[in-house]
Amino acid sequence: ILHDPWYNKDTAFPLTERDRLGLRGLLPPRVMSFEQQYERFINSYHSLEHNTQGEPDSVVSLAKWRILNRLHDRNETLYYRVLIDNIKDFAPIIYTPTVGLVCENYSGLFRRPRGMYFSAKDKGEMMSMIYNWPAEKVDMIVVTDGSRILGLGDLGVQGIGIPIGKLDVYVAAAGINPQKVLPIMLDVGTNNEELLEDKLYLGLRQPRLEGEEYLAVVDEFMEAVHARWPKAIVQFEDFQMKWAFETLQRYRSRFCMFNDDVQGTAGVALAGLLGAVRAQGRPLADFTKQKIVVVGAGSAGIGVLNMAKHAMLRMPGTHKIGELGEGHNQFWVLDKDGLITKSRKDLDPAVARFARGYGPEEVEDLHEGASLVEVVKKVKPHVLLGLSGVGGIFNEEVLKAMKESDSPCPAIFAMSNPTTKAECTPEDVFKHVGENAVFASGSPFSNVTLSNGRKGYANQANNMYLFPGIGLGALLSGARHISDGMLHAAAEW
Ligand SMILES: NC(=O)C1=CN([C@@H]2O[C@H](COP(=O)(O)OP(=O)(O)OC[C@H]3O[C@@H](n4cnc5c(N)ncnc54)[C@H](O)[C@@H]3O)[C@@H](O)[C@H]2O)C=CC1
Ligand SMILES: CC(=O)C(=O)O
Ligand SMILES: [Mg+2]
Repeated sequence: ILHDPWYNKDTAFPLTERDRLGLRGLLPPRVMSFEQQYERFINSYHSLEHNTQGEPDSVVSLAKWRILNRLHDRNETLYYRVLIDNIKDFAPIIYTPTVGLVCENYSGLFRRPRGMYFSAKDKGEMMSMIYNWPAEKVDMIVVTDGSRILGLGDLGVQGIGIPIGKLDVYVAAAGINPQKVLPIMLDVGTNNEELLEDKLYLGLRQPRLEGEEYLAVVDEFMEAVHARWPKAIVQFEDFQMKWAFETLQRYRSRFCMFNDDVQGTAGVALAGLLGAVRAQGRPLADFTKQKIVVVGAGSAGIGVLNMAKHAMLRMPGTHKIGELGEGHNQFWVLDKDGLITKSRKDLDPAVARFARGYGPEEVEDLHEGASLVEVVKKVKPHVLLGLSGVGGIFNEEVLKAMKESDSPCPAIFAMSNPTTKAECTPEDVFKHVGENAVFASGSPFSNVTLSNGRKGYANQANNMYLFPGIGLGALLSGARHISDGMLHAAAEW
């Protein structure tokens, strides 16, 4: 019991329990209260902060993650209490940005396993393996294949840090029972050469499975989960784009599942886009007139575009769906090759819906592959939204061009994670776009003091503000499926 973080109370076991559980003599004699344990931990945390002053940020963050992780491994009740009470301070440690650093260094940091690992070598075994998990009941699962961890690329098995961090947020923010959550890594190999050559790498040292072989592993995993816990909600997280969309289509009508990067991000971004309309003092129905430049046409960018387009079609004043028509395109989408137009070769159908036509109805004189700065200068968008995974891509020139936006409060959403991948910083935005700008980022930044002494808000636009509610809502309502309507409702309310 002393070594089981679910049940361990450390020095807080009262004498009666020490006797009943055969623990007498296994602990120092003084019985401490939970509050005293809490205080002891917080004091240690503050001493660590004091002792690491002046050290590089990465060293300090990893030290903070280690002290929290050790508590997680020792005493979950205390861990979640400190997390819930201090979520604002600890979210950047257990979640983005530090979780990114943890994933990058996971094989070296590994001490104890957490969650489950299903690998390509476990084919045919998963139905029995799922019963190795000690909890009788599981409500919430977060699964990754490690193929696109934040904006850090393919981190293979090391991506397990993400499901762990996401489920910590479920417990802290939505009150999900920590004994009923399960982080899962599907290790189908990695294409990250550095990891394949790393002797300490803890995952399969083979290239990623592709095609039917890949899907066979995910199918078997989903069947196994469903067989043991038919009502568990499965959140797909940080799958590379092609598998994010394919698995969502494949499983969404059979299982209670959603893809957080595609759907959760879209819900949070839509909430921000609607907020940006309000910030301009305009009625929400004017959302249909907003010009929105989206940089990044991956799983997250396309998810946002789909939901934003659907929201425009449903806006009050747009009396029936379809009134605005498929041709109504308020979006300019760029990927690594610049502006996407209909003349782009081999365009993914999911992206093609948003490609600019540049027929007679389009006024700005832009061409296929136009650069971001050209697009911003010509379009004068109300919103510039980044989901590119490219740090600093909203450079000074781009931000200065946003000054000419048609909005009195141009909105800049630098949503890529972790911090190093953010498209820009709030300082850059308030300096180059103006102090009337609205800023939000995927990873947390500090507020900025503006020239008039007022606060320039560094808001956070991260799916962490949405997925805990979706999971909790689906759980409490006993929903069999997670519909787009639920995500819309979460964004709009
Ligand atoms: N704030 C939030 O809640 C969320 C943030 N994200 C972040 O969004 C980023 C992208 O995620 P995914 O869409 O899943 O990745 P992805 O790999 O599917 O897509 C990335 C997209 O960015 C484009 N891109 C790459 N370089 C570019 C450049 N120089 N200029 C313009 N576009 C460029 C690619 O062509 C691709 O379309 C990641 O950094 C991730 O952390 C993702 C989900 C949620
Ligand atoms: C926040 C998140 O889900 C991501 O960056 O992938
Ligand atoms: Mg994600």
